[in-house]
Amino acid sequence: MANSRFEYVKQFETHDTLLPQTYIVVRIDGKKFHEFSKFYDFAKPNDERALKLMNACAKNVVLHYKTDMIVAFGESDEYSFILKKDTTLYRRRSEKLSTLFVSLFTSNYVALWPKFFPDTPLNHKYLPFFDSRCVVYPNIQIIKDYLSWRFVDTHINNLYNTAFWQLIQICGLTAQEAEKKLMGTFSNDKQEILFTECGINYNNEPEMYKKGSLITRKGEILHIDVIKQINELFVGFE
Ligand SMILES: Nc1nc2c(ncn2[C@@H]2O[C@H](COP(=O)(O)OP(=O)(O)OP(=O)(O)O)[C@@H](O)[C@H]2O)c(=O)[nH]1
Ligand SMILES: [Mg+2]
Repeated sequence: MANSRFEYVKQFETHDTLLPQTYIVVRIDGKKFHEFSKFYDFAKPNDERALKLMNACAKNVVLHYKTDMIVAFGESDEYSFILKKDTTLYRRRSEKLSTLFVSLFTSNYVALWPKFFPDTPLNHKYLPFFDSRCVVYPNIQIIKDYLSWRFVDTHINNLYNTAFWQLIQICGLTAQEAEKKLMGTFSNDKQEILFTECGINYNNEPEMYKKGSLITRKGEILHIDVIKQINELFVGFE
């Protein structure tokens, strides 16, 4: 590019390079998916088509960046991509990583939508968009705890949402009544309420709903107990 007297403006650009030798997580999250899921009439609390669409998009992101990836994990409208600590992808520039991951994910979401929602075209007034951030974690224990945190969050949210919606859909409670019934309950209580009041054994709920989705760098989509397998998942990446 020819030099011009305007070129000095480049000095105002800053680059945020992430710390070397730290695990990078790129986490994306659907913007206003509460509204988005209502507009497209997602099943409550889990819409199998929507979750499988998220998984398909994430799988394509994982495969695109497989040499830099350890594993990805997703639930609801979010996905976390965990990169190797020695990755030099985009010279570890935070903005590059976060914008490229989220735009690749979003373009996949739009492109693959008709495959998962063949009878519901996307409406230009309600298009999917996602936020994204990069966070670095300094050691193997903390990155394992990060993944465990997302896994436990999946379990807690799903148990609550399943109990809440079944009390409404099966027992005919109002949202307020369901909320009151679940207030202050522990995990066991919720499972008991689901069993005795709704006739549902939580253990028999689909694995994808209970455990979230984990994608290996080879692109396999698994629904496993992340906490039990946390050490195996990071073998070779310490
Ligand atoms: N019915 C239904 N809703 C879902 C499903 N997956 C995600 N959602 C919706 O997406 C929301 C995701 O939570 P948040 O990310 O906290 O909510 P949000 O509306 O996206 O808000 P922001 O991320 O802050 O923009 C849930 O609260 C649900 O309303 C699904 O499978 N079925
Ligand atoms: Mg969201």
